[in-house]
Amino acid sequence: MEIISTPIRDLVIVKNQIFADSRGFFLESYNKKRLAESGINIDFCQDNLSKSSYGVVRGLHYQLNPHCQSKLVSVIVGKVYDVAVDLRKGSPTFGQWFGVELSEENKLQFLIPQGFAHGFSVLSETAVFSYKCDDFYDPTLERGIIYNDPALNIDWQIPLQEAIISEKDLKHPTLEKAEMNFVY
Ligand SMILES: Cc1cn([C@H]2C[C@H](O)[C@@H](COP(=O)(O)OP(=O)(O)O[C@H]3O[C@H](C)C(=O)[C@H](O)[C@H]3O)O2)c(=O)[nH]c1=O
Repeated sequence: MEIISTPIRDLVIVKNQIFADSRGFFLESYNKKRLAESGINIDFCQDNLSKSSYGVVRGLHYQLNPHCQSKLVSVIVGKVYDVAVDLRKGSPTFGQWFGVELSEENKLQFLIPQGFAHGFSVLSETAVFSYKCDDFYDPTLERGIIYNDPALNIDWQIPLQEAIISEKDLKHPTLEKAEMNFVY
């Protein structure tokens, strides 16, 4: 397993060892010990799975403390552009975002620490998205930032006029107005 750093501290890409043979492939999609050997100690407690069509944008979402979530995200089918935004007060990269293409082909994973907003756009006909969280869903603490916040200027890699977005996601505030309680 290789941990690939990004321009945002603690936000990393995980490249797992792939065992390919005439049957297909095998990889360990999560290994607590291997992550710990790279200094990543996270106790995941909930797995989520979602399927989306081309042009869907889900996000930008996060949960407030005391139940904020780290996420280890993977794409099982298709291709997405996955984005994380640093919301940690005092972070030198506060308000900065980083995106990475995750796909069935590249089998990369994205490890998003607590204190980040998360979202993705679907680049393939459909995408099956699977991710681990280190705290349980708490709708009372769920918050969001509008996907097209001009202050973030995220390039979702799709024509936004065709984006498919939930009514809930269309109502999120901008970063400037969002409620957050994360400290770097
Ligand atoms: C997240 C979640 C949702 N739900 C229920 C609540 C709704 O009735 C339904 C759909 O939820 P939502 O529209 O928030 O699903 P997504 O838009 O995929 O939200 C997720 O997408 C972005 C990319 C994330 O990073 C978050 O983990 C998560 O917010 O599932 C649950 O029962 N448990 C859960 O953990």
